[in-house]
Amino acid sequence: MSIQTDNFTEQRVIDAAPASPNEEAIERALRPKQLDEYVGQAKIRDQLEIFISAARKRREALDHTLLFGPPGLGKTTLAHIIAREMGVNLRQTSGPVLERPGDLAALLTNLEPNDVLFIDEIHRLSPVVEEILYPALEDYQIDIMIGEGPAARSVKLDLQPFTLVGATTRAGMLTNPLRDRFGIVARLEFYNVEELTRIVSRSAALLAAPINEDGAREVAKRARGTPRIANRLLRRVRDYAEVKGTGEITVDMADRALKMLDVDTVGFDLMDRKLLEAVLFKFAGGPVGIGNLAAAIGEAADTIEDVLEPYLIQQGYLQRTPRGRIATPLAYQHFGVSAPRISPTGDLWDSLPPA
Ligand SMILES: Nc1ncnc2c1ncn2[C@@H]1O[C@H](COP(=O)(O)OP(=O)(O)OP(=O)(O)O)[C@@H](O)[C@H]1O
Ligand SMILES: [Mg+2]
Repeated sequence: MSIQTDNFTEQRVIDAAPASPNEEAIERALRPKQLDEYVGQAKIRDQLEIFISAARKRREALDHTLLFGPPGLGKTTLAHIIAREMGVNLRQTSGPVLERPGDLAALLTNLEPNDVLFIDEIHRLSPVVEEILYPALEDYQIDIMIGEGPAARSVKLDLQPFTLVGATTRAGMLTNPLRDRFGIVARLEFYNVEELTRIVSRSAALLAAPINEDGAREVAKRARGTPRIANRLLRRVRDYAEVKGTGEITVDMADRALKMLDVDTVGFDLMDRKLLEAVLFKFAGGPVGIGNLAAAIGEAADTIEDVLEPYLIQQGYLQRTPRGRIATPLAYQHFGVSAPRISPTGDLWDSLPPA
């Protein structure tokens, strides 16, 4: 996603999607490789630890696992960790890449016992491909058609036992039969400041960038609860500290660098502010439907729902109601205006003082 400013287009510095192949390479280098290096998501980690060690003891494949949550929270990272902890290979593909049933059949028949097949963006699998997947998941078998026309016949092939790890930003878009076939379903949550501080410190060490605890915390506070953004902000702040200072990343350096990047004190960038301002001032606090909001800020409805809104909702700036999005008193406060006494849905609000 990019934003149009006066005379140039730039990548949102807090976009949760990877910016470029170059950034993906850096991400790989910073990616934790074992479960005990994976920061946060304590519940998921505890569960996986037990399920993985049980499966290993029985020399069986781990149950099929669905990972869902907003971009940049560590789904791909976790899929790789699962394969590594199971001591098996990981084969990676994604929903939109698997166009024909044969594409999936080729992958499935090449798996070794207990391997992990990782399908990213699994909500975008085509229905014909999904059909092949069901018997594969349930009985480790596939039915494929050989030949064409009247001579065509269906052949059953046995597969090795394997684990499907599916990742999606949209669990709601999965079909029920597919969702029901996952034995383990893990919903990734936004990270708190403590956890992100640990991630920033760890990444800084790997990048050999000098940083103190307070500097790491400042970057963490402004990373929208997202490790990918934390790592990106860290790299930008490091550049700033090298050019404008001694290289040491302090609170002051972090603050100045992030101001320059238009990332505010709670981690919102231009796009977040544009969205909240539209709800507050163009639509009088809401409720406003997703289509109108998308048109008002010139952003795709999908991007608003997958990337922008989840954090604003989790932090309590925005609410989804059956009639549309509404801004909360916290949103009014963030922009220094007082909230109305009565909410758009008719509840009485304890007004917060303007910030
Ligand atoms: N729990 C974690 N601990 C430390 N670093 C993490 C953690 N989770 C993610 N990261 C870092 O954040 C980066 C992004 O994570 P990842 O690519 O796994 O996200 P994702 O959920 O797959 O995103 P997308 O939805 O865009 O595919 C990784 O390179 C990794 O360095
Ligand atoms: Mg991913």
